[in-house]
Amino acid sequence: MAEKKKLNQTGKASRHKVNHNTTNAQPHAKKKDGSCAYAKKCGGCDYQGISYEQQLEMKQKNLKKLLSAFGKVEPIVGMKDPYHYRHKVHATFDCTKKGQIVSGTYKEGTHEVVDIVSCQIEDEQADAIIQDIKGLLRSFKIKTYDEDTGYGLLRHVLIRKGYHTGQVMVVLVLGSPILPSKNNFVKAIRQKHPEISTVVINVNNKKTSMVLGDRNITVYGKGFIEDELCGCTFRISPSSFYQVNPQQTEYLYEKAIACAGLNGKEKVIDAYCGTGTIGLIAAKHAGKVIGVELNKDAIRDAITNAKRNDIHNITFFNEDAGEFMVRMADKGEKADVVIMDPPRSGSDEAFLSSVVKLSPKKVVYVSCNPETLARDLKYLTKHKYKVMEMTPFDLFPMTKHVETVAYLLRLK
Ligand SMILES: C[S@@+](CC[C@H](N)C(=O)[O-])C[C@H]1O[C@@H](n2cnc3c(N)ncnc32)[C@H](O)[C@@H]1O
Repeated sequence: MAEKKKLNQTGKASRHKVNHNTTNAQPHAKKKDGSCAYAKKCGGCDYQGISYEQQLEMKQKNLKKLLSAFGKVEPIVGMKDPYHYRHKVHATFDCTKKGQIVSGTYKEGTHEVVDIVSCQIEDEQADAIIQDIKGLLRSFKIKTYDEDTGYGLLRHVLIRKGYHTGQVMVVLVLGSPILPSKNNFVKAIRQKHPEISTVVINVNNKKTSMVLGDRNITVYGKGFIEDELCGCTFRISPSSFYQVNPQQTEYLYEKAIACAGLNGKEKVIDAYCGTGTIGLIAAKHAGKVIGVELNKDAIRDAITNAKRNDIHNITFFNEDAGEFMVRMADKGEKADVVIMDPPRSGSDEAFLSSVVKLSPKKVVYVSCNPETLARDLKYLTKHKYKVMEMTPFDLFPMTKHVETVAYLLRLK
C-alpha cells in the first residue's frame, strides 16, 4: 500500500516544527481552476496539476518499464471519481508562535506543519471532524504537544471511516493518557458529528516519528469500526492495516481471488494477511486457508473477523511471514496457492525460497510497489514460475503510487 506522504507505510511521520508563516486565512482544497490550494506547500500528491488521464498514462508507462520483462501489463484500472478517496485521514497538530493552532501535514522536506482545512484526496467528513476538533481545543484548554519540550497534549488526530458502513473512528493521539473533561469533549464533538461511532485515546509519550503509540484507551463506543468488502465484514482497530481506498480495493481483491482460480479444495496461504481480508474472502472458495501476519492487533482483528463472518476453514498465525514459510518448507508441507501482499519493501529471500520449496501451483502477488515486485518476480521466474497476468489498479490518484496483482504459475 502506498500512503499519502504525511503518514507513510510504517505509520511514520517526520519530526515537525510549526510553519510560522501560517496566517489565519485558511484556503479550501480547490482553487477556482480546480487545482489544489496546498499543492506547493504540502507535497503529498506527486501528480498534482496533472490531468487524471495523464496520471494513469504515466503510471502505465512506468509499470511497463519495470515489469514488461515478465509479460504484458494489462491496462490500469482507474477511478471514475479520483477525489476524496482516502478513508484513513491523519492530521498533525501544532501551535504557531502567534498561538494559532494548526493541523495538517508536513511541508515536503521540512518539519513544518501546513495548516490544511480540506484536502482533495481525503474523505470530506473526516476533514470536517478534524477542523471541528481544532475548533474545540481552546474552550477545553487542550494544548497541542511540543516534541522538543514534551509540553502539551494533542499530537495527532487519526480518522478511519468504513466505506460501506459509514462508521467513523476518531483516534486522539496524546502525549499522556489523561484528556481533561474527556466525556464533555466527546459529547461536544459527537454533537457536531453524530456519525462518530467510536473515540479512542492513543497514548504516544515517546520522542518518536511514529504517529501511534502502543496503548489505546476507548473513551466512546467499541474501540474499533467495521467495514464490508467483497461480501465479508471486517473489524478495523486503530493500528491495523486496512487499504485506504476501499472502493478500488474491492476490484483489487476480486482480481486476486479470480487469479487464484479456487475450486473449493485448495490449501491456500494468505501471507502478510493484515486483518485477514484476502484470506477470509478466499476461504469461501477454498478447502483451507492459513493467514500469517506480524502485527498482533491485526491478527486479533483477523481472528474476530473469521468468527464475525462465520468462516471456520481459516487459521491465523502471528509471526514473521518469512520465518513461518521457512518452517513450513522444512517440515515438507505443501500448499496449492500462495497469496502474498507484502509491505512496500516487498518480500525477502527466506520467504521466496520457501515458496519455491512449498511449490504451490499458483502464486498471486498483490504489490503496492512495482520496483520490489519486479525484484521478487525476478527471483520467482528464475525458480520454476512464469508470470501469467499483471493487472494494475489505481488506489492512489494524485500520487505516483499504484497496486498491481501479478499471477504466477508453476512450470513443472
Ligand atoms: C500491504 S499490507 C496487506 C494486508 C492485507 N493483505 C490487506 O490487504 O489488508 C502488508 C501487511 O504485512 C504485514 N507485515 C509486514 N512485515 C511482515 C512480516 N515480515 N511478516 C508478516 N507480516 C508482515 C503488515 O503488518 C501489513 O499488515
